[in-house]
Amino acid sequence: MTRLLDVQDLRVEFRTRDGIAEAVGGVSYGVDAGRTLAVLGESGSGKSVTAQAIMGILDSPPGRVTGGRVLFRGRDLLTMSARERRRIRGAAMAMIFQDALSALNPVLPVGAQLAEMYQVHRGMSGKDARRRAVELMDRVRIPAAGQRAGDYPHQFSGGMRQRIMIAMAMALEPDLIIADEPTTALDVTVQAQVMDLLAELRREYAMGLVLITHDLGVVADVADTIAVMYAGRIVETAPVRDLYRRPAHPYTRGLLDSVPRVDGPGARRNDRGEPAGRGESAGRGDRARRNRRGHRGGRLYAIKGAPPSPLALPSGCPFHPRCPRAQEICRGERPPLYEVTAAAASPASGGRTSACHFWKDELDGLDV
Ligand SMILES: Nc1ncnc2c1ncn2[C@@H]1O[C@H](COP(=O)(O)OP(=O)(O)OP(=O)(O)O)[C@@H](O)[C@H]1O
Repeated sequence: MTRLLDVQDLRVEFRTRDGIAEAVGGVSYGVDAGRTLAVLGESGSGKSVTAQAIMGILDSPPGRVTGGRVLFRGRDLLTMSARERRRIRGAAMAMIFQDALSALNPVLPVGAQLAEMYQVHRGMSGKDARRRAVELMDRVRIPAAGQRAGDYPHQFSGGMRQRIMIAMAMALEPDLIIADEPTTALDVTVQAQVMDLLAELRREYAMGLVLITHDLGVVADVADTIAVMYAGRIVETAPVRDLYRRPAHPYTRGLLDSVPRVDGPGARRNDRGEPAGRGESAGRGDRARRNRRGHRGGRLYAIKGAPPSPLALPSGCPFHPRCPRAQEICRGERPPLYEVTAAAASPASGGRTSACHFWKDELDGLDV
């Protein structure tokens, strides 16, 4: 079956005053219709740049795609004409950004912005387009949508604005939505509502969803598979439950251990052996509680050090300077993406992979 989105060995670099920054160093991931892929990683790991390259909105120059393929329904977006690509981007793919206030036009009422989508792309009359805009606002649960269509973006709360962004992205019923940190700027209760709305629309319209986030707490309930990024590369991909239960990369374990949990402040690093709560899908309330708990400040594990600069990536495995498991081979040899489980065993995710020389030890929870 042809995948909806199939990114293969994508490479992006930036020419900067200090040299060439390898922001994306060979990323492969994909998503099928009706499924959600969460792309997880710390700030600067290349999540957004990968998304921008997929959407064709890379800041270029200084950015440049230097290799790879971005297959959308089997066709490579990187080699098609600019016109064709724009057409696909307008109707079949849409993106939701973190900051709705700067993504929306500040001087146009939101109803008019939505209506414009229908007029420009569907050739609707002004009256029909305005009616559809209100229907859509209602669909994303903006209270009193008919009255609020005349309001400007700054007149809405952060959560409501993000719903309008979702409505903009949904207007043309795209096959694929890429949401880049859609809830980061919102408080936790509103975060959960917006995530639930996205998940509901994804199901209803059988869209593929790529959800970019640095927050493991928000993905457990909505994602089918997770791709973990570090220093411009994928370090692990897995179905969400498998990854929560038994990570196959020390970086993923570090991320999991730094998430506050319902049954205590995050698991300590050497807390091996299936701690309760991990891997179990938490409900909305649990998620909010978990996050609040973290803010109150139990002792949570934090991965030591900071991610490397893309201008000066470490030799071998880019994670080795921060990795508790690192050995000589990690300093000298960059690990390939090992196949942890073949695609046949896990067809929805395209298999499990890990870019760690010691993925078996990690998977088995062996002590360092
Ligand atoms: N316009 C640019 N010029 C130079 N470097 C850039 C530019 N845009 C991004 N980069 C670099 O590319 C790397 C990846 O950035 P990216 O924004 O994709 O990270 P991210 O994982 O999405 O993090 P965040 O969550 O903070 O957005 C970073 O090191 C960043 O400094």
